[in-house]
Amino acid sequence: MKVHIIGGGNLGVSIALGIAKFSKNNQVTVTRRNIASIQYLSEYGITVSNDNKHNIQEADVVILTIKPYQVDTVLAEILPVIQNKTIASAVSGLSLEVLQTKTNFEYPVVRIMPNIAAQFGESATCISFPEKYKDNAAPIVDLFQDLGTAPVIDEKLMDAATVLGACGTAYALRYIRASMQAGIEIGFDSNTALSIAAQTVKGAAKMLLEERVHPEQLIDRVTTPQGCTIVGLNEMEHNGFSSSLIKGIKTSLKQIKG
Ligand SMILES: NC(=O)C1=CN([C@@H]2O[C@H](COP(=O)(O)OP(=O)(O)OC[C@H]3O[C@@H](n4cnc5c(N)ncnc54)[C@H](OP(=O)(O)O)[C@@H]3O)[C@@H](O)[C@H]2O)C=CC1
Ligand SMILES: O=C(O)[C@@H]1CCC=N1
Repeated sequence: MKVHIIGGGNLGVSIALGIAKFSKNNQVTVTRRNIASIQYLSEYGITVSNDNKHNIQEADVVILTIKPYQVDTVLAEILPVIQNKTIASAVSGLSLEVLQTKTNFEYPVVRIMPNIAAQFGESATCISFPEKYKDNAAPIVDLFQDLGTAPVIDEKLMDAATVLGACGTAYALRYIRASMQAGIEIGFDSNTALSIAAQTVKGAAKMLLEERVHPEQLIDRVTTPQGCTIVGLNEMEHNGFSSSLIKGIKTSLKQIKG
C-alpha cells in the first residue's frame, strides 16, 4: 500500500514512522512546506517532499494531518490530480459530511483519529466512514491496526474519540509528570522518578487491557486496609483528582465542537 501523508508535523511524522517501523509492505511519502526538520525521515525509507502532489498519483490513500484551516488550500491543490483516491482525514473537528461537501462527494472519505504513539505502534486510532466506502476503509483499518488498535466507531463519537484517544496522550503524560515531581520531592532523581512513574503507568494499562476488568477491581488489589495507598488516593480525590480530569475532558470536547 502506498500512503501519502500531507502535513508532516507532529501527527503526520508519527504516523509515517509508525508505518515505516510496524507495517510491512507499505511505502510512505510525507509532505509539508518547510521540510528541513523532517529530512531525517528518509533514513527510514520515507519519501519527503515540499510538493503535496509529489508522486501522489501512485498513492492508494491520501492522509490529511493538517490543521482545520489548512484543509481548503490543500484540497484545492490535490483534488484535480487524485481522482477516486481515498482521503483519510485526521483533522480534528472535520466531519465526514463537511469533508464530502468539500470534495464534491466524488472521493471515498474516511475519518481517522490516531495519536502520536502511532510512532511506537501503540496508537488508539478510532475510525469511521460512510457505509458505502467500507471497502475503501478496510485497508486503512488494517494499516492502523499495525500501529496499535483501530476500533471502527460511530462518527458522532469522533470528537469524543479525539479527546479521549488523542488529547488523552497529553493528559496521561501530565499524570506521569506530576508523579515525577512528587517522586523527586520524596527522594528520587528525575530520571529514576521518570522510569518508575512511566513503567508503573504502563503496567497498570497492561493489566487493564489484558484482564478487561473495571479499574476499581485492580485498585482494590492495591489498597491494603489502613494502608498508605488508600489515604493517598482519598487525599487526591478530596482535592478533585477525578473531577478535574472529567472537567478537563469535557472542556476539550467543547473546544472541538466550537
Ligand atoms: N498532534 C496530535 O497529537 C494530534 C493531532 N491531530 C490533528 O492532526 C492535525 C495536525 O496536528 P499536528 O500534527 O499537531 O499539527 P502540526 O502543526 O504539528 O502539523 C501540521 C503540519 O501541516 C503542515 N502544513 C501546513 N500547511 C500545509 C500545506 N499547505 N501543505 C502541506 N503541509 C502543510 C505544517 O508544516 P509547514 O508549515 O512546513 O507546511 C505542519 O508540519 C490537526 O488537525 C490536529 O487536530 C489529531 C490527533 C492527534
Ligand atoms: O490539540 C489538538 O487540537 C490536537 C487534536 C488532538 C490532539 N491534538
